[in-house]
Amino acid sequence: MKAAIIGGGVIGGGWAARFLLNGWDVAVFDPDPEAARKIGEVLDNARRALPALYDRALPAEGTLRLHDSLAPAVADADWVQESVPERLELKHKVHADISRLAPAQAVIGSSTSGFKPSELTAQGARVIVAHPFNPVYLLPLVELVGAADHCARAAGILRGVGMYPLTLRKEIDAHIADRLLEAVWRESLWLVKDGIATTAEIDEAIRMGFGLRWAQMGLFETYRIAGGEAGMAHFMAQFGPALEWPWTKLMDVPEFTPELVELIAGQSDAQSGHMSIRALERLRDDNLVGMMRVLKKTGTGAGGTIGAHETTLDLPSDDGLPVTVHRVIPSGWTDRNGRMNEARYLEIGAQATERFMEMIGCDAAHAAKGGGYVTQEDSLRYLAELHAGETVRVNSQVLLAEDSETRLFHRVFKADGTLAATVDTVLLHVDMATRRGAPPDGPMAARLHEFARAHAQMPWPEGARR
Ligand SMILES: NC(=O)C1=CN([C@@H]2O[C@H](COP(=O)(O)OP(=O)(O)OC[C@H]3O[C@@H](n4cnc5c(N)ncnc54)[C@H](O)[C@@H]3O)[C@@H](O)[C@H]2O)C=CC1
Ligand SMILES: C[N+](C)(C)CC(=O)CC(=O)[O-]
Repeated sequence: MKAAIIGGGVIGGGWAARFLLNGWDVAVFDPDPEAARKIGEVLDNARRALPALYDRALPAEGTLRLHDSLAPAVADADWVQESVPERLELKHKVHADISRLAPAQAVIGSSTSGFKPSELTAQGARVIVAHPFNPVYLLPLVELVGAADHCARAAGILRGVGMYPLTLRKEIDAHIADRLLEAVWRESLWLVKDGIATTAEIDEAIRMGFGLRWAQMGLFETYRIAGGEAGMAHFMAQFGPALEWPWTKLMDVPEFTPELVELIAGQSDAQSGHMSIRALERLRDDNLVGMMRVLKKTGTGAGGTIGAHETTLDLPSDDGLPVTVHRVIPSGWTDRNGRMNEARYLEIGAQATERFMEMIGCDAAHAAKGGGYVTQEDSLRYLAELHAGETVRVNSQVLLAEDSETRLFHRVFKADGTLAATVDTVLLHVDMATRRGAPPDGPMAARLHEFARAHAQMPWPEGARR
């Protein structure tokens, strides 16, 4: 699959990274002589962040090509994404060219933050709004607006690269999310202009409180809880009158004077000027990855999207042994010397055990029936250093499956085939009601013994105790 990215700035660079890291080939056209450097820097950040969201490796990265005109970039493209500056006459010109040169069946999306599809297509272009959020390689949301069949095709493709398409029921200036952001932005400009708060104080007001809530429950679910046991109706009765009070200025926009720009930019420099934009991006990405990984555990919000995408990522196969882990080491897993922390070796072993259990059918349904495995012993050998960004693969051999006891031997390999660790795990199948050992039975036992019989033909692994 090929994506053509027209305009490779902040957003185009993010789109390029999103498609590339999901295995697509990417062609970029941007007349800026600095475009290759800028996209390279965005890609470096994306490579350390996006794979860290997943406990399975993403597909092998596609190829990136930069072109010096639009025609070769869009040739044979399955998706064309325009991300040129937010000026309608420029978008019209670029979309006239794209509509003429791109394949008829290609999805054509515009990253526009605010123009409606009817404005973009006014001169006959074939384009829908596909509005993403920065950083495009990490945040799942894409607002889709425009022709229903075009949006439906776009939605399927976006899900395939781990994104969350939200198709608008009707077009409106600035879609959904930017209308909300614009309201907060306007109020914030007033608060700074009127000397009520600094940029740093406003950021604290967001990130110490409601910003944390919004990532997991949004606005309406959060306020439903705020209504107490009586829920939303009570919340509205209590806070409805505030709509009449002078709580917002909204349509009353502060004049965009050079003084206001200087005031805001000066306070922003004082707040964050000690860090480069790229370093701020890395801090933002690490925090986003951490938060989204937590949300993945409960399947909430963006975590649900990532979890669903993860199940579509295939595990490779190994000669005769099941591959139980295939993943990239996240940057948060390393110590101050940049090596993977010792506890994470065990975590990889535990992930391998977990996956093996899923393979034999020891899953949530089995737990609901009162059965499950507990680990009795782990023997871990550290054989090679592992570093952030490396891909590891684990295969698992059944050494024993007798009565209630099962023994698994996990080999952790680096991408070049070097053995990095082995984890020898002894497990006991228990009846959760009695908390005592109880042999597995039924189809689960059959699958386990099938593995055990096949693996018994293989050599005893070096390093495994007899
Ligand atoms: N920056 C943001 O937070 C977000 C921006 N957007 C939207 O994405 C679009 C792009 O915005 P940014 O990436 O922020 O702007 P940007 O200024 O970072 O990048 C725009 C790029 O387009 C290139 N360009 C200019 N004319 C071109 C042409 N004729 N053909 C190809 N490339 C051309 C420029 O050289 C530049 O690299 C806008 O429509 C904006 O509203 C959407 C979501 C978030
Ligand atoms: C400020 N902005 C209008 C360009 C913001 C967006 O369009 C989305 C985002 O990433 O915040």
